[in-house]
Amino acid sequence: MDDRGHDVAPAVETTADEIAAMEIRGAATIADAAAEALAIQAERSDADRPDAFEQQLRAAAKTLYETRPTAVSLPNALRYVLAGMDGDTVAELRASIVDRAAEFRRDLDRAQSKLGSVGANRLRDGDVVMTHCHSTDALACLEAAVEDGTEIEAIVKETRPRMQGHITAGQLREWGVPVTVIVDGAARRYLDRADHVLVGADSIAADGSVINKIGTSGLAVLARERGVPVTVAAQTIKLHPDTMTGHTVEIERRDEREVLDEEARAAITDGADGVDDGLTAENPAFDVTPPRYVDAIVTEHGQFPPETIVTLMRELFGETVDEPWEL
Ligand SMILES: O=C(COP(=O)(O)O)[C@H](O)[C@H](O)COP(=O)(O)O
Repeated sequence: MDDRGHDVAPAVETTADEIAAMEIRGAATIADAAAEALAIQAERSDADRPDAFEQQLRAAAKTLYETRPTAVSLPNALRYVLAGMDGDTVAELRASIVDRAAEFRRDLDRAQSKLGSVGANRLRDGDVVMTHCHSTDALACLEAAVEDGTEIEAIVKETRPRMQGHITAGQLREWGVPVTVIVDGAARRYLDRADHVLVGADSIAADGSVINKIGTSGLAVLARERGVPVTVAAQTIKLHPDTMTGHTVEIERRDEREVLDEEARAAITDGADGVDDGLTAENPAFDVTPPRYVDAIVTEHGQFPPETIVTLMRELFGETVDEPWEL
């Protein structure tokens, strides 16, 4: 039950909790889980009238939407699935949502593998690629390169505070790619050995700015200084339609304990049990990389200089501004 009394399936609440707690994380994976959750809501709905069914679906979408604010793939997924809700009876509405969610998830997979082949074309034998965080879109490019027989190596930034670099390292090792893990602060030193920086995106704004894990913008500036090209791998589900009308992208601020846990706080305050009003930590989860530091955005429709991405955005989204549950 949401706070307006609509029945939201417990499985939807669980997915929402898992997204908020980052057990489900990464923009594409979040979108996939949200579409699946809407299908589950449709399947399990006990609504006996079409209007009650529709209200439940919108309430479920809102519950999912309110989990994390930065990855636009989440509202884009919800909007896409809800836009397919069609029919005069509960049975018809249910079938339309289940089909639309399945179609969305299939397309997401296809887009990622298409994008992978486009990105792999940027890589040559012997190339060393520096990564930040864990992006399934970026990894799709590396996987396609490995499948093509291209010999690559990776320098993987560990990505404080949640260490998603370890997930990236694990995946690359599974594919046999030699990996060197570095602390985030070592990026500049290791850029001397890198031929590419390859990252994903949570959102891409109409001006070509890339919103991705905190640390991406600093890495991109350093890469420009070192003459290393920066590639952003991002399916078009990462394009943020609201930025076409001047909206900015909200940057999630997470719990300061991810940066400074109780133990570290107690050590700093030396026995004062961590209580010290003058000691704070800040934990923005994402940052904005201006388009001038990005060489190419690789999508399932090909690669684009960041400044031209708005054309693709208009083509795909028109002038979408409604919230997903207001459709
Ligand atoms: O910044 C992150 C993940 O942040 P978090 O771990 O906080 O969710 C990833 O680079 C993008 O979401 C793209 O991922 P993908 O390419 O898999 O969509």
